[in-house]
Amino acid sequence: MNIIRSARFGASTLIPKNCWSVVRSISSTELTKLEVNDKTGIAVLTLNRPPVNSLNLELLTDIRNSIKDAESNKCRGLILTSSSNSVFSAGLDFLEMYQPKEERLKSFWTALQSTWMTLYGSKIPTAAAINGHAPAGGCLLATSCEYRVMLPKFTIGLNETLIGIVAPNWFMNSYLNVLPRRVAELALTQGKMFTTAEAQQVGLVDDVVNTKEEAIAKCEEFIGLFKKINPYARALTKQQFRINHLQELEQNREQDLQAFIAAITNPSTQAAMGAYLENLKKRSK
Ligand SMILES: CCCCC/C=C\C/C=C\CC/C=C/CC(=O)SCCNC(=O)CCNC(=O)[C@H](O)C(C)(C)COP(=O)(O)OP(=O)(O)OC[C@H]1O[C@@H](n2cnc3c(N)ncnc32)[C@H](O)[C@@H]1OP(=O)(O)O
Repeated sequence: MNIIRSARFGASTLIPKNCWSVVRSISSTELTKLEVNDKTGIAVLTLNRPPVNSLNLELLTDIRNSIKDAESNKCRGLILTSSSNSVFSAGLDFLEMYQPKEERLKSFWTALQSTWMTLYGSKIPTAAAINGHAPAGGCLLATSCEYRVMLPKFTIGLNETLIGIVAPNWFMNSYLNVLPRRVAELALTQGKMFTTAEAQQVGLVDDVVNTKEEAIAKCEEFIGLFKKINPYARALTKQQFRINHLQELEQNREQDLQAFIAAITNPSTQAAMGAYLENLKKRSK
């Protein structure tokens, strides 16, 4: 058995799963866990930032590092999922954007840009096992993957307009890569959160299953479709589909950062976000 070593983790840990496969931890932090199934070569990246996997600077950085680890370890595919039973990811951490410090705000947005480019442009097949709610940035992660399977009774969508903010172009492009233009425009302008059933109906998710295990199995099945396909040809084909969106952000990173800072620090945005956060806190009491 080949032992994969990770720059971030040192010697790999072996975790027997069943008699046919061995799950090996490639890298692990407090916020993420990256494990590869030795038999299939497919890696599972579990987001683990309780209570809701809100994406702060550290979690975004760990996600990006994990994707790179999966790629450098030559994994055959990558599945994103959550350690929570009810939330895939609550999107960007409001605490990074509400009453922010400028330097931290810049690092935060720059990390989000990098993470998105790494995931959206990844050479290996990517899939999301959406085992909980996936609003805004959570939906961005899922739609950046090539395949999505979701558990019933949760919600997913880009709800930015509900919070009084505007989804940047690249959020919209990830949506448009999955949804018909008319559906995407209507959903974005309304800040619509789709139920699992609605998401499947419009094509925002590809499949619906009842358990996380089934969701991972569906993702493995999807990634298995490429078993006999030359990985180089596959990666270049994927890249051709996505290159315009990736270049658009790459070439306008600084402008995008400045637009974000201007939008977020605008007093009316701060007031709207403050009210939204207050409401969230009240609801959770
Ligand atoms: C034309 C030019 C355009 C230029 C554009 C340029 C820039 C654009 C500017 C800005 C774009 C910024 C983009 C932002 C995208 C985002 O991702 S914003 C985040 C949106 N997320 C949400 O709206 C989700 C809010 N959360 C929920 O709805 C629920 O929490 C949940 C996910 C459905 C889970 O519900 P559940 O009941 O299980 O949990 P609670 O609600 O009780 O929450 C527990 C706990 O967690 C806190 N919390 C929830 N979400 C967040 C969050 N996103 N960030 C931080 N904290 C969060 C919640 O407040 C509770 O805290 P507690 O009360 O202290 O326990």
